[in-house]
Amino acid sequence: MMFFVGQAFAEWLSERKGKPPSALRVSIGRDPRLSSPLMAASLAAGLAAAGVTVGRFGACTTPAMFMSCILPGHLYDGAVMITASHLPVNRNGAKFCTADGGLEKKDITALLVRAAELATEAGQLPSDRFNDHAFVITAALEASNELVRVVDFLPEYAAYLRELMKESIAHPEHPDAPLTGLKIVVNPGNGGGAFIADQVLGPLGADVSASIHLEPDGSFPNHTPNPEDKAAVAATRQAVLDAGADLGIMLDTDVDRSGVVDRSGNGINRNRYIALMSAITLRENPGETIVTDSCTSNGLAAFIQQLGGRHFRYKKGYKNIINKGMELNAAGVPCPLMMETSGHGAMRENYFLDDGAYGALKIVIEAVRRRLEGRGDISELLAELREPVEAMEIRVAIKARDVRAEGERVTAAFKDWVDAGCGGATNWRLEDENYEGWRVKVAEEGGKEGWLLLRPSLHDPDIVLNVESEHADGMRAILQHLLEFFKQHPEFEVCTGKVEDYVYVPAAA
Ligand SMILES: O=P(O)(O)OC[C@H]1O[C@H](O)[C@H](O)[C@@H](O)[C@@H]1O
Repeated sequence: MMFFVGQAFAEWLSERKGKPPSALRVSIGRDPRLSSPLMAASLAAGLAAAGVTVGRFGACTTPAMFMSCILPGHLYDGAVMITASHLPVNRNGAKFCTADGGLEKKDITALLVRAAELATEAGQLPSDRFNDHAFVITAALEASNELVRVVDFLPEYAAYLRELMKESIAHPEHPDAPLTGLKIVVNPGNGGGAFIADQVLGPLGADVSASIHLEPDGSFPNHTPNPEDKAAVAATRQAVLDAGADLGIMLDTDVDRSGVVDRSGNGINRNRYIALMSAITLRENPGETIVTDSCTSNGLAAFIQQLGGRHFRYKKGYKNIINKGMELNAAGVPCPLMMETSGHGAMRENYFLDDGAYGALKIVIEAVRRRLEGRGDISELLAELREPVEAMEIRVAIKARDVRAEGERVTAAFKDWVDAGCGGATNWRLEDENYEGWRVKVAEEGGKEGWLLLRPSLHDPDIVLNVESEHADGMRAILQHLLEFFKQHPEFEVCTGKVEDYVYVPAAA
């Protein structure tokens, strides 16, 4: 199928850029998953068969692929990253972008529909992988060497990041090695991010010798490369503490998500990471708006306000928040940072690019800055952040045939239940602004506040429930009461277990 996706992308790009395929250049990179090289080869063959010149980058990252459309000397018309990001090894996919950013959902849908048509025209079932491989081999043999070139792009991208760091830090004593004296643990989780240690931080003077899981290994033998993953945080924390490092950096497979660990081993991901990035960004852009996803904490909203900023709690999905941030900026509401609890973050100053590496490097810059000013650890910036005592996410499979419709039905019924008085819970009140699903504020003892959000998953056949409480055992009370709603709706097959059956995820990472 990737072969035809390549052909369909050639057509799409040709129309978008107003150039014939023979005048187009597309770069392809991949993550270390076992299926990635074959998918990349298949895509390259499809593009080349359409007459497009292809730059094969080998192991790369998603932000780097975007930069291949931006950096002078490259300026590819389009770029594709073969990756399933933080998802398990048996899943894979492709992320497409141009210099304008990632493709929109409607464009990707059109591309897939066209690829299926092309496959059918060629006498293949779109799902027939074996035939696809035969096509790839045939097409690869037929493709002119002129069209598919191997390009070693990562060193150039790393050089670009090093220059950015040097410029931003402008170290008074050693401008070319501004990270001298800093010990940083990088944990790319055997994904594609090791170059941050070897090619960016190390050459700038940092001691990165205690870094872990650097070798790309698509079976992810240590833990899922995902800064939200508890095992990833635990491994990074251990490495930071063992080495007495100043900072730990966690990256996902394709480096568009990140998180950090402070000097004392505290994991800074999810709300804390957004808070840390907000503190830095709002100092540089006072009073501006930070866009986040829908399941950020009450404490984060209060923290952003305390910093003099404005918080726009929008939807899940990094593309959703980036588009909202761009829209706000265009409408005259300055918005420098769009960030998800997943660790995806985009900044206006960085092409609105969903870029985990850039976020982590901003934290490194902040650490150097604080050191130069004789201040303490970066975590001091979070001193005023109010944290939930308990937090969890439950994902319940929707068993209906039409998953989308059922998801909408459940959330609509939930809204009706809330409007009808939440089954008598006088301390439950619908959040003023809701952009997806329904979020309810729960007044807790002592002026504290919990909340819950019920929404259909963006991509999975699940209903997602997030709950936070500022009280010990408050979450259990919220869940017990929510069960009343599901008991009233036995027709929903989404929630079959007891509260006790669900996994408990404590708030502290
Ligand atoms: O709706 P969910 O199932 O929670 O998935 C939402 C997530 O989907 C993908 O992983 C996107 O990359 C994330 O930006 C988004 O947060």
